[in-house]
Amino acid sequence: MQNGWVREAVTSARRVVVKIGSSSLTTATGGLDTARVDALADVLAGLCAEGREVVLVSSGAIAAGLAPLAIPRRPRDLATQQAAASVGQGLLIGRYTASFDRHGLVVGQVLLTVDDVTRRVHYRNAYRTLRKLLDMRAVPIVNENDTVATEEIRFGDNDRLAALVAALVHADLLVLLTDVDALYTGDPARPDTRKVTDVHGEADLEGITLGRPGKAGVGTGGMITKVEAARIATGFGIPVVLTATPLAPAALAGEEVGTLFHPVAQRPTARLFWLAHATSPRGRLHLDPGAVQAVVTRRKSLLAAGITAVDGAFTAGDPVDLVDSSGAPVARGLVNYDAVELPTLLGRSTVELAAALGPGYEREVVHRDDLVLL
Ligand SMILES: Nc1ncnc2c1ncn2[C@@H]1O[C@H](COP(=O)(O)OP(=O)(O)O)[C@@H](O)[C@H]1O
Ligand SMILES: N[C@@H](CCC(=O)OP(=O)(O)O)C(=O)O
Repeated sequence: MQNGWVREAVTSARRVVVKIGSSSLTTATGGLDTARVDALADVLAGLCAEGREVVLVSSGAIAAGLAPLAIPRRPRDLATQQAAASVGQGLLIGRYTASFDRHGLVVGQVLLTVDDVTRRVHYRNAYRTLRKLLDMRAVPIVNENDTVATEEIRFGDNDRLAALVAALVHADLLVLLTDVDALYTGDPARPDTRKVTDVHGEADLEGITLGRPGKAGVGTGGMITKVEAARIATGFGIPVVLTATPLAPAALAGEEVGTLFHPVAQRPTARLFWLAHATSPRGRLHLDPGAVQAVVTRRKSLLAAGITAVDGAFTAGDPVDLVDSSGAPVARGLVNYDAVELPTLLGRSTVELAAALGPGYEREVVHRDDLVLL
């Protein structure tokens, strides 16, 4: 794909999802940095004034809650993080409300869980709310609903959430704002690293060391989750710009600042791409070799006859991994049964099941249209 075309897509992007990390919103001593929130609001208000629609995905709830609760550093345990997020989220939105109000803009708080962006019915609801806010010229401010998320079902960082929100609202561009101006070939604190201006695909990421979160100690994912977010968004055909807040206007004006991740030319079916990248498996189905062959080579639906064991506490409609006899995942799919229903069905043919249990049990365990190979 030509650089010029993608730069043009960046400058003309109408709907933009902007993600900002905790490290860019807090002071060195902890607590919200009002000046930085104001600076971000100024940049985003500028985009709105150009006629662009902006969805902000903002981290910072946990970091903002630390000082009021006299917690000296970012806690590791989930319960304390959730308590901090509960205190901090209100402060964060309060600050945004005041900052955007300086530009006559109204903000709307949208707290999402993993389910809201991965389950079809839920993400339609989330889309409707976001769409409505944009129609009413409000700026949606999205964060993970930290207080109800559990350790297993949680993004933790907001980078991947932002990529999924970008896909959800059919954004033209995703902007990842952090405390470094671009992706570097290694930890930017080291002297021997170089700036990476363009990433066209996996080959451009070879040899790059993706390190831990920065010195502020309030971020979570570091560059690993940002690159993963860029992979998800570009896989949906959405270009991604990674840079620091002060450079955002220049980046959106088409200047060569930050790192531009180019969208992949060949777009996979959105729904299957979603299944492979956006979902976390809620369980595992162990397949016998015949079933692996049927699913992987012959692209057939998975039937109960080919399943030898089941792990996990999923319900019908959940994503599950299909694993071979060594435990390696070969595919992911949306399962048609609850975990508790499956043990009595295993190894039995659909004809036998329909005769014994009724016609409702004739259905596949995972339909081939709901399957993606890993
Ligand atoms: N290859 C790399 N290029 C750029 N930054 C990197 C790289 N590896 C690690 N980092 C670190 O990632 C940090 C940003 O991640 P993080 O602290 O999680 O930010 P945020 O709070 O914005 O999500 C940077 O401050 C930088 O120190
Ligand atoms: N939802 C959390 C996000 C946690 C976090 O630190 O994310 P990030 O700064 O994007 O790496 C919060 O608001 O604190």
